[in-house]
Amino acid sequence: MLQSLQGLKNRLGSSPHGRAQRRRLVCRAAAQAADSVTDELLAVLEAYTSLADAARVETSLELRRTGGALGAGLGLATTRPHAKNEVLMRVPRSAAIVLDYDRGLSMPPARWPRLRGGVSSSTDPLPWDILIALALVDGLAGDGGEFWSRYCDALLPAPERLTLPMCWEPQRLAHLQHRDIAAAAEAQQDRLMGLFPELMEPLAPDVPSWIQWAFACVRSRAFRAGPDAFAFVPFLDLANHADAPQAGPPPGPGGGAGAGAQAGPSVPPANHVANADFRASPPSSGSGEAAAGEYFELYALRDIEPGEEVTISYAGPKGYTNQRFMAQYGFVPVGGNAADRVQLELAPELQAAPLDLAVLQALLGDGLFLAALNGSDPYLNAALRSLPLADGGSGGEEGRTASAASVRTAQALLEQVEAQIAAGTTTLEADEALMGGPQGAALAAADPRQAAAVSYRIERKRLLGKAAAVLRAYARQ
Ligand SMILES: C[S@@+](CC[C@H](N)C(=O)[O-])C[C@H]1O[C@@H](n2cnc3c(N)ncnc32)[C@H](O)[C@@H]1O
Repeated sequence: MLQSLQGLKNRLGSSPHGRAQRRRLVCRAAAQAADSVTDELLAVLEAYTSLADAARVETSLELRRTGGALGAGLGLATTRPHAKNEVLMRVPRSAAIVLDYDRGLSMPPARWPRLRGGVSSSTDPLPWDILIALALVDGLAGDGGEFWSRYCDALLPAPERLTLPMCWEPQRLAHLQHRDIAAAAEAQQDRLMGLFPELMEPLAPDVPSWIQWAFACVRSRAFRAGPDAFAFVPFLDLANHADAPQAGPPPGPGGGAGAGAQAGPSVPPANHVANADFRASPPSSGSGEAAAGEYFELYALRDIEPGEEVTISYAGPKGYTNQRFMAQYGFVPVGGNAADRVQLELAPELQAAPLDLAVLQALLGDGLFLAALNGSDPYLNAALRSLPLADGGSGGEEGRTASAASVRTAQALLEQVEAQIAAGTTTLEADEALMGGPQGAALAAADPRQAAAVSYRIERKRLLGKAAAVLRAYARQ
């Protein structure tokens, strides 16, 4: 069914785009030299323009490199003002790889041997994300037509820059300093090895295999395109993430253990809030020749100024934990994530004796408590939502005392949090020094995987630290 990796490598080696890909792999040091980075960026920008033309994409958005210590790589930006609800980009469905369980498979005409083989020959049906990953391997190998060959080569990330842990070897996974996320990544690798041993050969030491590359691209760039449909839509996959706009003011913590279920995420600054979303358009909403078809559209959620980055929310209003962000997208929101959680084992006796919210309010003081409620301290917000809490109902008046049982709960949870902190092999301060200032930006540019791992553990340590401080104060009651 699937061609051997050697066959695939041969094909990659024989195509000009494959050669470009391989050159990126083997000449990493050279590629980091300023002029070759500029050349590479220019080639990427040229590919964006010419491929968008070839695919009859309607857009005035430009592709640009995003900045900052945790630069998101490439991203889309406006070149003129846009009004709320205006379509920012319209990609014909015919250019995308769409797996619709009602309407069938649709992709540009080409052989797509691995995708077709995956659809037809498996005894157990393969899930959509694996099938689309096979399509990307086809695309890269030149078996999905010229457009997808160039798109995979020029506009998808190179394997050695992928920051999803499922693409990392054990030594790199150890840098996350979190056993659970490393174990989940290894489980993912085992699954791929079980399905496609011939595609799992690493491309070089410390570089993932083609199927890891393809699957990571699907996980981080494909999306649900209907009730039972999934799509890899070129160009739309270039939109970066920002928090979902909130419909109203966020509710505060409270409501006992698992209060996260009702949690409203924190209020991020306006520039960290998504200004766009995507949708599958009804037929005939395009203009001109393109009107005959169906589209995937990116549209504005608010008025957007020229030069603003166009972002969508990957996580929706409820948000994702940092573990999920990292596993699925290879980054974590920097500066706190109210939807993150400390992993705690809540034995029945701990659930039966939750922490008293009013006591916590008195311990924290009104200022900090408000910061947790309104999300201006997302770490504190997330820490509180991770704890079993009960609203005693009498407010945070001075002198309220905690029950002995709830103090025992705090002590037991504190032990768990301290054990997680102790499992870290570097200090928060040392990690922050690595990522601070221009040094952090340089690390992100030179070694995005290391920067992503350090950011993950910084955010986790900050949250654990906040949870420990709260529990310590409570346990002293
Ligand atoms: C859908 S792609 C977006 C385009 C991508 N930035 C690129 O260079 O091709 C998703 C990937 O972009 C990066 N990304 C998106 N939003 C980000 C953010 N807010 N912070 C850091 N990285 C982000 C992550 O690497 C993620 O896996």
